Amino acid sequence: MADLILPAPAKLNLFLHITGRRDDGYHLLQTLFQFVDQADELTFTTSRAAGIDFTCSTQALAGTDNLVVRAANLLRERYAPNAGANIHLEKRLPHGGGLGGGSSDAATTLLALRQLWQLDISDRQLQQLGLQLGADVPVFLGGQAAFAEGVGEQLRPTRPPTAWYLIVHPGIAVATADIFRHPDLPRQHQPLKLDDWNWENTRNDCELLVRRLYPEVANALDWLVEYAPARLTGTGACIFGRFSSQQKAHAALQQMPDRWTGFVAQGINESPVCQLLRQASTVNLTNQD
Ligand SMILES: C[C@@](CO)(OP(=O)(O)O)[C@H](O)COP(=O)(O)OP(=O)(O)OC[C@H]1O[C@@H](n2ccc(N)nc2=O)[C@H](O)[C@@H]1O
Ligand SMILES: Nc1ncnc2c1ncn2[C@@H]1O[C@H](COP(=O)(O)OP(=O)(O)O)[C@@H](O)[C@H]1O
Repeated sequence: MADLILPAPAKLNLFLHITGRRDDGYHLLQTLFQFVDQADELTFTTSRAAGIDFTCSTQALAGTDNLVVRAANLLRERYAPNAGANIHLEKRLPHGGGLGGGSSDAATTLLALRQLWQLDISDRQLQQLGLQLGADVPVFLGGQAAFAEGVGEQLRPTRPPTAWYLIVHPGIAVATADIFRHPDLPRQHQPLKLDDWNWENTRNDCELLVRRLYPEVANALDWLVEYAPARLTGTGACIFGRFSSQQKAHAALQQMPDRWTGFVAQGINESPVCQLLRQASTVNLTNQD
């Protein structure tokens, strides 16, 4: 029987400004992360045999380079060399689209295995491990919508409006590394006083370049903006429109051209993962009484 079944929610970058570049080539960002109520699902079962046995509903992601396996092995190497687990990933989010699904899967894995393997590791230590896997992992570990600076690791929780979103995948993949290394990417956005952010005084600094390099993203944005304020998330290729109600978002989805895929989701300011883990630990403690 499974020990734990947990979601791994998607994120949106409600805005994304590039304010500079570090000596190692990584870019300094100011961004606002909000989660949405659509998620992958992970099932964890501890095993007596040391090591990770991993399965995934999407065959292309079933290898050992999956961020789930990398997260689990990083935790084992550092803190629990003899521990073992069977993990299944039910992949529901589009991958490689700026929704952070892989980072979220990694964060859920670190949180779940810390609890199941009863490891005495602080949140801070877990954050440091997470950052080695990807710049988006820390916000998923923290579990709260947040402004992020640095490369995404300096987090300040905040509570942006929980709008409804129509998230559209224009059916092509954008390579994050290609965007960040492109000479035409703007890199000198004046730092914003984060509390002063609103939709109008922010943007996604990758958007103009991604529009130019990937015309289908431009087509999708030009279509969506007829229904709602719309923007790229991360480096794309997904875009999102911001709606005042679920009905309006669904009405736009009905009109979406067939060649794209889309779904409606609500913004949430707390990831469900931490709360579910607390509940699971209470149940376990009660069962041990
Ligand atoms: C842009 C953001 C915004 O949330 O989201 P996504 O589009 O990936 O969701 C993230 O910062 C993505 O961070 P992360 O997920 O770690 O990026 P990766 O795919 O590992 O990075 C690929 C490459 O992009 C460059 N890169 C990435 C992040 C960053 N702040 N500066 C960079 O220069 C690096 O060259 C890196 O090797
Ligand atoms: N569990 C995973 N889910 C999705 N992608 C993964 C996963 N593990 C590794 N990857 C790789 O990471 C890349 C980025 O995935 P994802 O986090 O979904 O997108 P993004 O970083 O654009 O938000 C994918 O193209 C895929 O090759």
